[in-house]
Amino acid sequence: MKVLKFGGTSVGSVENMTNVKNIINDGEKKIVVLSAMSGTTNQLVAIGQDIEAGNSAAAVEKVTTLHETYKVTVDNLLQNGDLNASVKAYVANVFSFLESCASKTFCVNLENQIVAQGELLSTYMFNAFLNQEGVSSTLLPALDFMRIDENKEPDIAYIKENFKKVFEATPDSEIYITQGFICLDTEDQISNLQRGGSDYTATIIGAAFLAEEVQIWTDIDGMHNNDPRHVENTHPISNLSFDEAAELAYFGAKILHPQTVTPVRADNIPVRLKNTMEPSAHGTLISSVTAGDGIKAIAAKDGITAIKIKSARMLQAHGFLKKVFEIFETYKTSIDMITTSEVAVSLTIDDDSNLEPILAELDKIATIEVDKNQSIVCLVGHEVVNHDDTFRLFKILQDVKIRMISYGGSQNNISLLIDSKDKINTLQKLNTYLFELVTP
Ligand SMILES: Nc1ncnc2c1ncn2[C@@H]1O[C@H](COP(=O)(O)OP(=O)(O)O)[C@@H](O)[C@H]1O
Ligand SMILES: N[C@@H](CC(=O)OP(=O)(O)O)C(=O)O
Repeated sequence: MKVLKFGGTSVGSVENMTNVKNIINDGEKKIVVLSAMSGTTNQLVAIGQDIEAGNSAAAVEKVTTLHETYKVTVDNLLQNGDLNASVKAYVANVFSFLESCASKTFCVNLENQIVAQGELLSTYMFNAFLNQEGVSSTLLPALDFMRIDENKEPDIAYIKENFKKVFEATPDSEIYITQGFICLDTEDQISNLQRGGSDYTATIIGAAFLAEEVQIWTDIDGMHNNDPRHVENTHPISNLSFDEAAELAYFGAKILHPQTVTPVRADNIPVRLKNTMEPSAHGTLISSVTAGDGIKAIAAKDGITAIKIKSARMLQAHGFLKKVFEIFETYKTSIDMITTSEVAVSLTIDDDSNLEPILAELDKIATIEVDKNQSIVCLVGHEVVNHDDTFRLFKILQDVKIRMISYGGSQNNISLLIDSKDKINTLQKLNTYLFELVTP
């Protein structure tokens, strides 16, 4: 059995929901994971922000506007009178809950309940649509089986056991619809797998019952060799290894949640990226097979903070780096890139929520310089470090100021740290030097 995940755009309009219905209605039993309709999660996050800022009038206004768009969608989607009425009643219930949130005190639990409504809405509506179209489907509530542990990692044993229970309770269905992104935490409160987390839901479920394949259906024909939002002349990559896909996802290729391949790689479950609007396109197959050496793709991750730690104590001394790493460990902050010289070490973090106490500790042992608004540009491909054409990368030095380079840490990844304002220019130049010019 396969797991098919459809993202926000794929369920973002009646036309696209019809495409999804046609893709899944092939007589095979399958699990279908849905995201919220595109734009909804952003609106729900904005409603939470209004509540946090104490602006309940603005929150109510956003709730009302969003409700209006849902009423129109339900009318366009469901012509069957009974289904239309029952779905409208469900939708009205969700929006009256959201309105009631506007006058509550903000807390993370409240925010999580608010953002969870997007997936609850899309799955309820889509399941009713399938029923209207005569397709046999069952809604499996993700909150009955999807749970994260105290480290916010999926609780695989719990998920396996509970997924089996809910799945086996309705053995005769052909299509099982469930919500991506949302889950419970250890206190049984609603939580989520972070933005873009529906991809992760799909591979967690795929791993839970050893699916034959996980398919991620989106609005583009697979993983491209560069960010198509910023660079012209990108092209889809037909095959990626788990390692290559994991690096690209972690370093910012938005098409995949950073953790997408983690649950499935050990069991060698392939992940196929497909285009809902063009189902016949090959897309990208992510598997244990490595196809070819050299640079395959470039991705960029924003919101990086660089910290330079300079100390004469480093000179011919040992143990300094240990002290530095312990400080980051204490504040549960992971380090992405690192470069060293005899008297200084530069490193990057993508989570600066504990930056102040980290800097206060570092300040006791060294002189510190901090640069915010940095981006990591990451070049990925099997044996990229050893490939003959990789030298072309260094032509970039004539165009952009590079703050750090990580080369050789892994055979499959070269990372550059640049100021975020140079990101688009860097991605474009790298595209030209690495993929477009035949001779350097
Ligand atoms: N390297 C890349 N390859 C393909 N798409 C990319 C890449 N980098 C960024 N994207 C963007 O990712 C988008 C798809 O991801 P996302 O918006 O999360 O889709 P969905 O809503 O279907 O989950 C594409 O429309 C594209 O603009
Ligand atoms: N709706 C969530 C989860 C998700 O995965 O969305 P999408 O598949 O549209 O990226 C979000 O917007 O983050």
